[in-house]
Amino acid sequence: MASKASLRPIVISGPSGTGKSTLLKRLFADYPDNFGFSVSHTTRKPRPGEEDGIAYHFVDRPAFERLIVEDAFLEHAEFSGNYYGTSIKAVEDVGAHGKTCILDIDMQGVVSVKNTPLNARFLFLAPPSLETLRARLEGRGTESPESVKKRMDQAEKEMAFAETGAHDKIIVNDDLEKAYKDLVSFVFEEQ
Ligand SMILES: Nc1ncnc2c1ncn2[C@@H]1O[C@H](COP(=O)(O)OP(=O)(O)OP(=O)(O)O)[C@@H](O)[C@H]1O
Repeated sequence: MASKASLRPIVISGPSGTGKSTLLKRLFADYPDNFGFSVSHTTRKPRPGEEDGIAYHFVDRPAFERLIVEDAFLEHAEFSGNYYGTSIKAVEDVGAHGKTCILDIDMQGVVSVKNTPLNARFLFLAPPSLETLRARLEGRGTESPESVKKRMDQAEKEMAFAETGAHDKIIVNDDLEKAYKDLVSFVFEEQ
């Protein structure tokens, strides 16, 4: 196994419930020095113990809105009255610290990363079938029936998007060990 991961950011996408968090958790545990997540911006107030620049970049609304106007964000959204966003610079900073930035984002995020100079590599994690995906979402025990339905509808769109060839690699997460092995090969692959 090569010891040095490429410093090009890696975008991992795929339907909710395909296993992205499961696989990434294992990757970060096995290779803690090689990979990092970007630090997001937020307008919510820090909770006790949350350090600026580590948990989040904490900014006020005018500052966040200025960054929106400057096109600084790959993606941003408002949840319960607060803005959250991932800036291009936050992704570059991970690389500047010698780690490969991993972005776990949806298809809109994939499109927006493609429109930046980040020169990312794109991985799509697919479920073996939509039936299996539904079973995993239900089995995870975190989703209401409405939420499962919403995620399944979105999953069909994500799968159709993957068929357009937008990604460098598609891994089917059927057998977890096999999918993990494929993930490790992809992330350490020479460019
Ligand atoms: N290969 C696999 N075989 C069986 N079950 C799996 C496999 N991979 C993941 N799972 C299970 O499927 C469920 C969904 O996985 P996970 O939460 O990692 O998905 P996710 O893609 O990160 O979803 P989200 O985008 O909603 O965060 C979890 O309960 C996980 O344990």
